[in-house]
Amino acid sequence: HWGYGKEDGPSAWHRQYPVAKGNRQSPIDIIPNEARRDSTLGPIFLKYDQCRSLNIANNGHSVVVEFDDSDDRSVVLGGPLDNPYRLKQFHFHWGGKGCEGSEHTVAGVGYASELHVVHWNAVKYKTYNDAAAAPDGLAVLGIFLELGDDHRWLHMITDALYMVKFKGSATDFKGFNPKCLLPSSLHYWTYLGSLTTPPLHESVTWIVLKEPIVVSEKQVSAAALNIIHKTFPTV
Ligand SMILES: CC(=O)NCCCCOc1ccc(NC(=O)Nc2ccc(S(N)(=O)=O)cc2)cc1
Ligand SMILES: [Zn+2]
Repeated sequence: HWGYGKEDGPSAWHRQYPVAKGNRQSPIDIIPNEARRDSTLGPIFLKYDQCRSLNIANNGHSVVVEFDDSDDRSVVLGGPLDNPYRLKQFHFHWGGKGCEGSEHTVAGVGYASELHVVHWNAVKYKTYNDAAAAPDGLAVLGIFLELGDDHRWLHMITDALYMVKFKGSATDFKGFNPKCLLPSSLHYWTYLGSLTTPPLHESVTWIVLKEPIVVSEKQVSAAALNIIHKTFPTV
């Protein structure tokens, strides 16, 4: 199986997932000075008020919060998107103790962590799996986490980590609205890319927010990270 070790890490993924050598692979280094301003792009809108979170799970690579995506109750629209994309799940890419966990970088600079909010094009595709394999199938919102003061809502996630210590475990996680994890500005960079981990499908319209959210070292603390590390020896 794939991981982040020497033998099973990103440089080896191409053996089982040849698309790793594709021409729209993510993550990338975003260079603001080279980013083109596209005047045809409007703002993005996040309609999460009716969202229904279901559970929080440990899939062996990250901790994922899944949503009820059986209707268009929660969607992202606008920006580069031609139609609404349905909220499916969100997850984090944590760092190790003190090392940068973000996947995207900005002018070569990494962040402590990165939150991905995954949405799929339910207008054009019948299932998430079909959308995840289509060039316009997914829209993932990327939000950087930088270290500073406590984030007033992140504790709801990190407190739940103890319930999903082991790979394959899941627990109920109702009533969580990802709106509380957004920064104040929705200004963004956007590009056509891919899933950042296997199966690496080139199906993602990336929308990376310029403004990071602030979380404390304690919150992404040794405890949380140990949980992640202890159960994900490959991270
Ligand atoms: C049409 C077709 O082929 N159908 C039969 C496919 C069956 C299985 O389909 C699938 C479809 C998708 C997956 N996994 C993911 O979506 N993972 C994922 C990885 C990285 C991110 S990130 N970090 O946000 O970029 C987000 C999601 C697994 C099986
Ligand atoms: Zn991700």
